[in-house]
Amino acid sequence: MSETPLLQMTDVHVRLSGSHILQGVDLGVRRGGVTALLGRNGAGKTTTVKAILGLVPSTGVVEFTGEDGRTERLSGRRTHEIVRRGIGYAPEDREVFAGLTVAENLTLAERRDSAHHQDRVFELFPELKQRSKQLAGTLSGGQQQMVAIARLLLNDNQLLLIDEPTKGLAPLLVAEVADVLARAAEEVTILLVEQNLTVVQRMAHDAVVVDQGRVAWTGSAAALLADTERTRELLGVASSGGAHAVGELASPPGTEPPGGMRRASAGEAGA
Ligand SMILES: Nc1ncnc2c1ncn2[C@@H]1O[C@H](COP(=O)(O)OP(=O)(O)OP(=O)(O)O)[C@@H](O)[C@H]1O
Repeated sequence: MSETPLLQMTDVHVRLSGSHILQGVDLGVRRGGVTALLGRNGAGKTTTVKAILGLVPSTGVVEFTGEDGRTERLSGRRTHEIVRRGIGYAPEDREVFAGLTVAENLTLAERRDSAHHQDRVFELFPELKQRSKQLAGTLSGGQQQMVAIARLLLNDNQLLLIDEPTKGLAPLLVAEVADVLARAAEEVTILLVEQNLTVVQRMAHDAVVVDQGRVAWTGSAAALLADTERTRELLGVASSGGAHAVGELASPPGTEPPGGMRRASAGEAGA
């Protein structure tokens, strides 16, 4: 694994509608596996992802060091140029085309400047091959998320930015999406915004916690999740075993969250 991070953000600020949303974000995403981007509701996670993609105006530096070893500044570039560098984005609301079939959704996602890996995608997600003629709008939430992630793997991407893929899904579907993410993570580096700490525990090797527009903590995901006090302090969350979402359990500072969070071992959370 290379020492240079795949993605590096330095002193990134975002101001929107007169509010100072990101206040000097510094973070690195190392090559390979999953880095989790965590934080309470409204902390600035989605804005961080959008700043990487040039979807919101920002100041500061975002650098990307691709497989070719070339470090390029993404800040100041237009979104289509950033995406072309090999960065895929699955937004929070999935945005599959409900009236199109699975196969049509995939075809539509093929970037002209990239090789296409339809066979590999169907190998990773045989369910999609079986359902290739089904309208995407009739798929379950978990299957729609699978389409959203498969679209990103279709092209030659080096980094996937995936925003809350398990949001609003029933526990069984959360597990399904976690499987999909695990398969995707074998292919490509993922920066994952995720409120469900069980999913984080399963997939992420690194974690970055954003709080009030700044990075409040960065390090091993396993170490963070093993530190009940710190997790409570940073995320306002506690859990007692199954799947838990930061958002669901988030409590205002100073209030006692329910239960005690399950401790993760380094092995459990390894990518
Ligand atoms: N276009 C905008 N104009 C003004 N404020 C905004 C805008 N977009 C986001 N914000 C504010 O910026 C803050 C960070 O929002 P962001 O969506 O990045 O948080 P988040 O950590 O992803 O939250 P969640 O977990 O709830 O999705 C919030 O207080 C939000 O209300």
